[in-house]
Amino acid sequence: MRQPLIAGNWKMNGSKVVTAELLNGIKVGIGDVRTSEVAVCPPFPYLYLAEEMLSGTAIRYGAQDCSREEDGAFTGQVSATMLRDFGCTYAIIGHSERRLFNAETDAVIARKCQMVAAHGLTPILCVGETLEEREQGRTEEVVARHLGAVLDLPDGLNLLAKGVVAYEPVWAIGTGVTATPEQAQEVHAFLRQRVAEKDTEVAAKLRILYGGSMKPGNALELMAQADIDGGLIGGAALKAADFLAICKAGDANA
Ligand SMILES: O=C(CO)COP(=O)(O)O
Repeated sequence: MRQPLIAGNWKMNGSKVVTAELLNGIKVGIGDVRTSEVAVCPPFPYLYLAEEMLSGTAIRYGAQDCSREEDGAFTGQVSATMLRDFGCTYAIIGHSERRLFNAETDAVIARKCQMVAAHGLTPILCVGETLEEREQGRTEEVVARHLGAVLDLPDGLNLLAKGVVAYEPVWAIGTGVTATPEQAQEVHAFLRQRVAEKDTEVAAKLRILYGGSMKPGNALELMAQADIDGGLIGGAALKAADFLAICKAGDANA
């Protein structure tokens, strides 16, 4: 069975004080979470706080992006080696906000996945269609392209064997509109099938998270779907109680 993963993507929110409070709230409440793996992804400057406060706990942490370059003259970028240095387990790669606001292409995203995996980090590869693409009936085409950018690499299967995929329909992110469990399941099953066409074992083990307005009120039914193995949580991850409630919903479906 696949262990549920509940990961908080804190995006560009918080301060030293707020981040420490949130980390503490999750750390104190985590005792009630039995089965789900729990991870948080604060902004880069606060990774040191995650390292300070979460080391020695079962809570993992990661970054929201990573440079595709090893090191050198890349002003403003943060390398996989640096993320390792701060004890990160995960790096979210190819979030739709980075595709949109930072013009990240599939090729760049694929390279970033290779880079983080080469440094022992687990990439969380985000895929998902816009509302327009869904309305045009192009959902499968778009998510197949996003997934294919990694899956079709010479080392693609190996990367997915080590990685996590997150299906995040762009129209559901931060909008309060969640994909129905059936809509999400359909895409998750499609993604798993694409991997299974290359390797059934990798497909069976691959964790595919759902992201997009997941909250305590809908987490249980989303994660009850056969191919939904957890969540990548935005807004609801900024409140410890809500985030922990989603983690417990993951337990219930483990
Ligand atoms: O983008 C997301 C997680 O990466 C989802 O954000 P929301 O949960 O705020 O919709």
